[in-house]
Amino acid sequence: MLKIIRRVLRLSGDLSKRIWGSFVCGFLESMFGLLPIAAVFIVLTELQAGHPITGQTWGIVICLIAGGLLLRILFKYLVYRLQSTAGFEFVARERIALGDRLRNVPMGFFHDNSMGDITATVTTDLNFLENYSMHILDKVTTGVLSMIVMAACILTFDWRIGLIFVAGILLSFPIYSFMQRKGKDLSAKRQKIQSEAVAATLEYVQGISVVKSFNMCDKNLSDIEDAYEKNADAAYDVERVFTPLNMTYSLVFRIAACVIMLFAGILAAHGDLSFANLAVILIASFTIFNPIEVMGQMTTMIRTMDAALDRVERIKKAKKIDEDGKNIVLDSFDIAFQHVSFAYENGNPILKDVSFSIPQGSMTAIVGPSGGGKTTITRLIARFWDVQEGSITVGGHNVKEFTCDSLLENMSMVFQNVYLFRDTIENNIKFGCPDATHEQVVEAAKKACCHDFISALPQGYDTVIGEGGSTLSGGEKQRISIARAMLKDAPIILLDEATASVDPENEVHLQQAISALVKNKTLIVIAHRLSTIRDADQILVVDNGKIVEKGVHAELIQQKGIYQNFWNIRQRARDWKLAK
Ligand SMILES: Nc1ncnc2c1ncn2[C@@H]1O[C@H](COP(=O)(O)OP(=O)(O)OP(=O)(O)O)[C@@H](O)[C@H]1O
Repeated sequence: MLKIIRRVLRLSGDLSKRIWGSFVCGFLESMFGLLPIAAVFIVLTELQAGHPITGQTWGIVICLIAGGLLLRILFKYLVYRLQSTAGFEFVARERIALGDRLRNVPMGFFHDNSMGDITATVTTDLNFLENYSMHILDKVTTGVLSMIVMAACILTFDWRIGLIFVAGILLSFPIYSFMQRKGKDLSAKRQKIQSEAVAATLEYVQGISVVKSFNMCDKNLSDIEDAYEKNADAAYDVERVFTPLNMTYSLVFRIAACVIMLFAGILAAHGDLSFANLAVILIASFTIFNPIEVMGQMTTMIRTMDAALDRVERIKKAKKIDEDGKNIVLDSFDIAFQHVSFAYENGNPILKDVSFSIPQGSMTAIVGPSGGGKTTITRLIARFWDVQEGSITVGGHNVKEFTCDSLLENMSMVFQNVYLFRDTIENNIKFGCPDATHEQVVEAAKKACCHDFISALPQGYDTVIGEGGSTLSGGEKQRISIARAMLKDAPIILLDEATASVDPENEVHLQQAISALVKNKTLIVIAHRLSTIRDADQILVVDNGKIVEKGVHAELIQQKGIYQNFWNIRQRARDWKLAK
């Protein structure tokens, strides 16, 4: 428990002062709650001594009661203020740190960790920490401090009553530690099930069009219902286990309070305890265990918080791909693969001892059968993954020497799966180049053959497109992503099936635009279109993770290999006509 407090204080850095402040205020607030009891004690002591209650005594009593109330309100306010500002800022920082880390982890991280886990961490876990972490810590620290201070006070006030108080607390310890252990297991289990429910929801929403097209709504709905039912069962399990435990924990204090009252009564009956002391003990016995009791009720929340912090830290500790990277400014833009071998998963090599070089300002086409490794080559140039063997250099520097930002600054990419953000078309085009003017955006859109369809939209460039570009056609998305690449105007361009979703009429324009875009650039293009391949300075034929043919079109067409075959098939396909 104290470990968790230390952990939050460590993670919160300079905010820890505010958190400490909230602990102190929380403790004082609970202590000021005892001032009315002191007021009662003073009155009773005076009465017992046969003194009249003077105006001065009333003054003290009123000051204690009213002052206690005001101080409680003031310190409660300070607790809320310090807690909420520290809590919100702490979680805001954690969110930024997670975002930053996720941006720079190797793409394999998303393969090894489920999207449900990652999403649940940045949503459910961080929301939990935002809303409850400071409140939980406050209750725990107040509980611990009250326990110590109360024990000292009561022992000083009357050591016999103090011993019963301490005995009550000692008896509660085994139950508390059992609750902690149970809470640890159940919270971890519950969070795992919550992640699965988030993953099921994500999958359902993302795959909704496939689900509908195969008329599998009922089946998929039942999957998601199962996930939610499991989630509800896990929540119920926590309640089922904790309700009796919490009741037993509270019962110990109720019994201890009764023993205190009984014992105080016996002492008073034997004349060993004054009437004033008896009255104070009777009143106090109702409240002295409260902070410790509340601390116990926080057990599941403490454990949930601990598990949430575990998951946040796991992402934060994920190794950045460019941990040792430097900001390198390139003055040449040639690319070379030297004996590169790569596997997404151990034991399943995708590229095997691949070597080639791409001179600056040249065009290289990569062709080959599906699944051969073409896209993988472009991903490795952009260092989305690191190679296991060999090296890839850009401008003479190993890609592992760069920070991701400084490497990617030199590249524009248009991939098969275009992702557009839920934002205006203008901002999507400006994505890689936020300082571009509207005129520059329009110019890039014109070159990428998307100006006409954008202008035809009622909101034009200010049209907000759906998440992932869902409100646009495949071809429109592709053209916007080409406009994005054009605006960035980077010296290295990676095109993967860039014209795949464009109709033949637009393809001609787009090819012209791409020719303008790639002028004097180092271009790597994965294309199935003959026109693109034919003019390439170099064609690499990739099959089963190896470069099996290499050369210009005229050379490769002479060889009786994959390329010639590929060319012949494409030529025949080009000549196909619809039968009348
Ligand atoms: N993220 C990934 N994790 C694991 N395996 C992957 C991943 N991405 C691709 N692969 C596998 O790597 C192999 C090569 O894929 P790649 O996309 O590079 O082929 P490609 O030649 O571009 O294919 P296509 O022409 O069909 O796009 C395939 O067997 C594919 O299943």
